[in-house]
Amino acid sequence: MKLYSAKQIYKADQISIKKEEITSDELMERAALQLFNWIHLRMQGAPVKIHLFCGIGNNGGDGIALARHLLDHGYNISVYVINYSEKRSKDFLINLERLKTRKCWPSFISSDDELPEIGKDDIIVDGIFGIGLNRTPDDWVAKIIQHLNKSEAFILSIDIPSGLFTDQGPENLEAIIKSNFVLSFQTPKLVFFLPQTGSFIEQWEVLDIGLDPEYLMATETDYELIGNNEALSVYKPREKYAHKGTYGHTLIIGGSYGKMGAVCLAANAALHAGSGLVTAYVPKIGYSILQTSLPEVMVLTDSNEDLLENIEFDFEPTVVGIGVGMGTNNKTVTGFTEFLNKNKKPLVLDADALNILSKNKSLLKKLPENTILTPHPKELERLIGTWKDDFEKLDKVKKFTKKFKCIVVIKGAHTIVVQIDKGYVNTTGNPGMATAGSGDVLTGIITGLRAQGYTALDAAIFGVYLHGKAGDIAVESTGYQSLVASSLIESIGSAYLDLFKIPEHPVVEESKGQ
Ligand SMILES: NC(=O)C1=CN([C@@H]2O[C@H](COP(=O)(O)OP(=O)(O)OC[C@H]3O[C@@H](n4cnc5c(N)ncnc54)[C@H](OP(=O)(O)O)[C@@H]3O)[C@@H](O)[C@H]2O)[C@@H](O)CC1
Ligand SMILES: Nc1ncnc2c1ncn2[C@@H]1O[C@H](COP(=O)(O)OP(=O)(O)O)[C@@H](O)[C@H]1O
Ligand SMILES: [K+]
Repeated sequence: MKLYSAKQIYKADQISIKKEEITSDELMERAALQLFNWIHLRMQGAPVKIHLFCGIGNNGGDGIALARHLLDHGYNISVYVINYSEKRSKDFLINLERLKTRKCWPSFISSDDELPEIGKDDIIVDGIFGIGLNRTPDDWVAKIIQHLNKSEAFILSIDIPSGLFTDQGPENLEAIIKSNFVLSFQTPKLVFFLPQTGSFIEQWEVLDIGLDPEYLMATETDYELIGNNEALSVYKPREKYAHKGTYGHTLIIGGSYGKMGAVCLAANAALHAGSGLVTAYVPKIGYSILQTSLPEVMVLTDSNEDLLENIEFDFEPTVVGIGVGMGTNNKTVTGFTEFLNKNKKPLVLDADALNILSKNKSLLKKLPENTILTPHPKELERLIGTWKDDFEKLDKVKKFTKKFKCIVVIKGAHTIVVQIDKGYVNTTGNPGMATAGSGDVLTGIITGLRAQGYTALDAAIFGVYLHGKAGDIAVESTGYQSLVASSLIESIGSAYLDLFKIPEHPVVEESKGQ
C-alpha cells in the first residue's frame, strides 16, 4: 500500500473534484458520511456522550459535518470549535451553517476560555487539525490537547491525530493528540509508523473516500507499506523438479567465545527460510556447538580458537551473511578487512560487521553493490551519526544507500527497508521480539532468501515481513514475555503458510502493544 504525502493527497483531492465534477463540499460530505457510518455501525445509537472538537479548516469541517449526521440520528453530542484562526475554510463555514439550521450551536473556544469537562466514559472526536497543520499549535491550543489527552475518554481522530505533522518530525510532543483510533482518509500516513510519532496512534483504519484511482495508481510515493499482498507478490514458489542446489548455498560467518548462539540462530533461520544448503564459518570453539545443535548445517572453522582471524574457505557460497556474534577484536577487524578485499559474493551485514564498518568507514567502499545492512538504532547511529528526528534519519539513510549503493534495513517496531529514494515500511512484528537474538534470526532469514534467488531488495523486504509474521504467530502461543528468538525460527514455516490465508477483516492496524 502506498503512503501518500500531504501534497499528493491535496493533488488527488483536486483531480477528483475536477474529474467527477463535484464540489469540495460534496467530497467533505463523502468523508463525513464515511466517518458517520463507521461510528454508527459500532455505536448503534448508544447514548454515550460524544464531544466533537473541531478546528476551523477542513479537518474541522469534517467534524462539523459529522456532528450533523450524529445529531440527525439522535446521538448525544456537544460541539466545540477551537478558534485558533480567523481563516475559516469555505467548507467548514458551509457545514457550520447547516449545523446551525438544526439549532445546534457549537461552543467557540479561544485562548482564555474554560475547558469543557469530559467524563472518562465519553467519546472525543478529534477534528482540530488534519494534514494542513504547518506549524506547531499555539500554547493555548496545546493546553486543550493535553486536557483531552488527560481525560481518559476514548479519542477518535479524523484523518490524523491533531498536532502531528504529516511529512515532518514533531516539534512539541505536548501538542499532539494521543489517539485511540484514527480514521484516516484514503491512505495511512507515514508518521503512524515512525518511532517518535507512532506511539500517538493505538489503532488506525483507512476510509476510502473515492479519490481518483487513476491518479493514485500512477503516482509514485516515497514510502510503501508492506503487508500480506506486497509480500505475496514477491514470494517465489518451489518448483517440482528442484533440488537442494536450486535454492542456493548460504554461508553464515560469525561467532566468538561465548557468542556462538548467534551463529546457530542465523544458520538455522536461513535453513528454515528455505536455503538449499547452509554452512557456518566459526572460530574452532564453535565446531562441536554447531554440529551438535544443528545437524543440517555444515561447519567450517577458522584457524583461531576463540575468534575469527583468517576468513578463508574453498567453496562458492551463493551469499554470505556476516557479523553475528563476531566481536570487534583487532584480529577480527583484520580478518574481516581481508575478507572484504577478496569477496565477490552478495553480502548481508549485521551486528559486529556493522560496528567494524562504523569505525573503519573506508571499508564501506569495498562492499559489493546491493549489500544489505541490518542495523538496530544504535548500530545505525554509529554508522550515520545522530539525527534530530525520524525524517532526518530517513534522509540520512537514503543518502547513505545512494552513496554506497547498498540497502539499509532500519530495525525497529516498524522496520523500514531503504534503498536510494524509497522506503518500505513493515507491518508485522510485536514487542515480544525485543529479545536477545531476534536480529540474528532476521539476518539468517534475509541471507537464506537471497540464496534462493530473491533480489537483494525483495530479500530484505520479504525477510523483514516473514520475520515479523513469525513473531506474530509465535506470540499467540508464547505471550510477549516468553517469546524467544528460537520460537521465531519455529514459526517461519507458519509465516510462509500465512501468506496464503484470506484475510477475514478489512485493514485495521493495531499499534504493537499489550
Ligand atoms: N483529500 C482528502 O483527503 C480530504 C481531506 N479532507 C479533510 O481536510 C483536512 C485538511 O484540511 P485543511 O487543508 O483545511 O487543513 P487543516 O488540517 O484542517 O488545518 C486548518 C488550517 O489551519 C492552519 N494552520 C496550520 N497549522 C496551524 C497552527 N499550528 N495554528 C493555527 N493554524 C494553523 C492552516 O492554514 P494557514 O493558517 O497556514 O493558512 C490550515 O490550513 C484533512 O486532514 C481532512 O480531514 C476532507 O474534508 C475531504 C477530502
Ligand atoms: N517492539 C517491536 N516490535 C516489532 N519488532 C521488534 C520490536 N522490537 C524489536 N523488534 C525486532 O526484533 C529484531 C531485534 O534485532 P536486534 O536489536 O538486532 O536484536 P539482537 O541483537 O538481540 O539479535 C529486529 O528485527 C526488530 O525489528
Ligand atoms: K484530526
